[in-house]
Amino acid sequence: YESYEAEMFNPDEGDLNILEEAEYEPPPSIRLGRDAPKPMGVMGYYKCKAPEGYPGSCKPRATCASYYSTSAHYDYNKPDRYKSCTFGYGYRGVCCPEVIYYGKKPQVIKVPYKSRPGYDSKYVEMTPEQIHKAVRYAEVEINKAFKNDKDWERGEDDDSYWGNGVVPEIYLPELHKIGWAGYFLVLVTHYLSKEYGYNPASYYDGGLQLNKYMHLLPYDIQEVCKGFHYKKCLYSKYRTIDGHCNNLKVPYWGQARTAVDRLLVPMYTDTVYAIKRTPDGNDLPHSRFLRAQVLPEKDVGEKAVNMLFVIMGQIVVHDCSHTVFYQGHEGGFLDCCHNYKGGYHQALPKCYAVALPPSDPFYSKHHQSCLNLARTMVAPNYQCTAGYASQVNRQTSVIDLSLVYATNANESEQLRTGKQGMLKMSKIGNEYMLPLDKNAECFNTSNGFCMTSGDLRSTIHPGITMFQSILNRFHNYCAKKLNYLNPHWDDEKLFQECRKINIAVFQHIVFNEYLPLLLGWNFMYDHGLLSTTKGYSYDYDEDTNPAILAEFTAAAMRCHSSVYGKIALADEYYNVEKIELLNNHYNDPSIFKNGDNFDKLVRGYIVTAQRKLDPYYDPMISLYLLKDQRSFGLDIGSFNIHRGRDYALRSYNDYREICGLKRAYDWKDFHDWIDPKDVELLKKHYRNVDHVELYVAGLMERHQHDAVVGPTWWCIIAQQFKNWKTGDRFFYDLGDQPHSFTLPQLDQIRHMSMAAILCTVTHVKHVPAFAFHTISDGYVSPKFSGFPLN
Ligand code: HEM
Repeated sequence: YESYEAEMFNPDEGDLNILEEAEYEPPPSIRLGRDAPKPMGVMGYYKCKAPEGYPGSCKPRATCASYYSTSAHYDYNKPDRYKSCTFGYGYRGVCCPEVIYYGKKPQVIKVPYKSRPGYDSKYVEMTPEQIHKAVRYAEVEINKAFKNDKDWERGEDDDSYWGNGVVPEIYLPELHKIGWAGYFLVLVTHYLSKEYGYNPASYYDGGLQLNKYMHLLPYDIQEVCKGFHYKKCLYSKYRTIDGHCNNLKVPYWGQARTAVDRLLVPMYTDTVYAIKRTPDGNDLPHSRFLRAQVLPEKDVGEKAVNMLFVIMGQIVVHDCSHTVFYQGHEGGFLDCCHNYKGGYHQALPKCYAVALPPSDPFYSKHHQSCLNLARTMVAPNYQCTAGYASQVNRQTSVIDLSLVYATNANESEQLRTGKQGMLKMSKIGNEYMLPLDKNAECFNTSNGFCMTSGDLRSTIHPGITMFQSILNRFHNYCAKKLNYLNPHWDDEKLFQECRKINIAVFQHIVFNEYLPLLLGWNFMYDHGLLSTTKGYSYDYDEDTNPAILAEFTAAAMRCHSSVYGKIALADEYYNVEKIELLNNHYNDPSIFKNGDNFDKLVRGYIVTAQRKLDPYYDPMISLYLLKDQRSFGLDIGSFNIHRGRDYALRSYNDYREICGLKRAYDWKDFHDWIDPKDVELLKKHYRNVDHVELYVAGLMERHQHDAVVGPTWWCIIAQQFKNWKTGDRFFYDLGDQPHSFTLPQLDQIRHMSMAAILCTVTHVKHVPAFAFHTISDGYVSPKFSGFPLN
């Protein structure tokens, strides 16, 4: 190898300093503590010394997004951070830090379960007679809770449906059964704990596994419990559609329609399922009041990343998490505001409506006293164990594009053409979009112009519809190419191969471009979260459950305050032609009726900066969320606070502790990461440092260097992605698996980027190499005018 390194990128000079290979020795601090790295290089690329002393190889800039796209490493105003070099036949590239598998890296959260706050899994033995009594109790109570909701059930055309669960969950019979069984076990546990002192948290250590007392359970519950256990995993090169058998030891880990996992034992008031209150049994601050006072509307821009980055985050969420909200017994919507008088006690056990105070600065003007919200449906945990309630996730929890391909065979079939491996799409003007389906979920204003996909939320706003169409297009692009190269392959083979490639490219973009911007490259490097740039990774761990974490989905990953409320349509020079208000485009994809708008939106999302992920919202999402023909909307902030209580997440202080921050005993102890003025606000609303909620304080934390989130969210989000990387047997850069890509195939996947996808499947001619980064002046075109953010 020849090795080159240039001090800084200067297009006019570009003289290169030769670095002797023998001289290179990475500083000890970046040896990851365990195995000393060997000198490296990638076939065809020259070795070089990357910034901060990392060993690297010289590559095209676009393939090194993981490092150079992060704000700390890619700053045109600080060119000394930018290491240029040449590769191939003299092309100019960047010195890209090499990531090679060095062995398993530490967990992000290092505190063992048994030392975590709230852990007490003392097991109290139950006799078959006691279990029998609890089952009898549950049989009576479940009918009261589940069937007694006729007065609250509404049809789709009823006004009250709006806001309740956002989209109809479409009560799949399977989901209905799971919800029924989940609630049944909650009732059994409640009885055992109240009458005989059973500890629901002993679920952590095995607890009372009711599948061992199957004969005592009603038939429909037995059916669900058996469903988890009698799955045989057949050898397959491809993922199953519902995600089962990803883990061969525990086949239901990561499977669709199973329970979420948790970092900490929940704080349900009754230890089983009752909505959380303060540890001393009092009400927590009023959600909407708290939201309006502590997390108000205000404009705060963010320099580093753009709105395409925000949409990407939402796409990852929609791929891995869709917790289901209760519906009525007959499958109608619940009107949880009906007969709700305000306060802790709800009109129905399935409900969690948000009361609006009469003094509300916004809703009082619209004469509203309640926002409709149902509780999240609970699922039985895997051994059908008597334990605290765990919410059900409709999606497969690993990153596998289930939002594109759906999570059950029937739905998946519906999305396919049945020919040449292709997915159905509609052609609108010159643009291929998600397939039109007038029965999909949209507001009436769309007049039946609605689209479908593997996820029910695909038209929630235009950014999601656009991104999902791009994912479908890439699948079909792949199918056409592979069909040409392998004319003997049938529909199924083409479909599965392209599904596999599409997922791999998506995972690559998530770990290579999205996550380094969210969490920071160095942090990812230290925790083994970066995907390898050479060779395979071998860090699959069959003891890691990739299930969605309650703390991730109900708090840390709810990046709603970063959503900007204006949508830009930009011309080919990235000049903003038109600005649309987000609130006019919820659940109505009519903006795509004009085919030209597709590319304009792609550029618009690139050119618009995200808002800072902080305690301030854009009113388009906080007051006008999912606005339909009314003059006001819902409030995502109040819902998020409410959801944290629905899931009974533990206090912010408890999560600080497991994330390695100092536990606060006094308000001043929060000053390490939260501004004193924000701490004062918390003090005004919460009576005790231990009452402060994860969602509220997490938003207030100053951001970690190199990241766009504060340390507590950083740690929860990173742990989730770590579980997704090491707990997914099909992770794209994993070696030694029967389905692993070959190394040349893997290198092709590594060449892909968000920009490459956009160039391949849209008509946009110029895309910044780092598509999630905000555009620096003059980068795209001299005519670039940017998008005004205050
Ligand atoms: C315009 C953009 C967005 C809209 C309209 C929107 C809307 C919603 C709504 C209505 C919910 C249900 C709230 C509840 O009742 O609990 C939700 C859940 C959620 N949102 Fe968003 N959201 C947006 C963007 C984002 C972004 C950018 C992220 C993260 C990057 C995000 C992450 C989540 C998560 C993690 C959940 C919980 C999902 C689940 O239950 O499984 N959202 N969103």
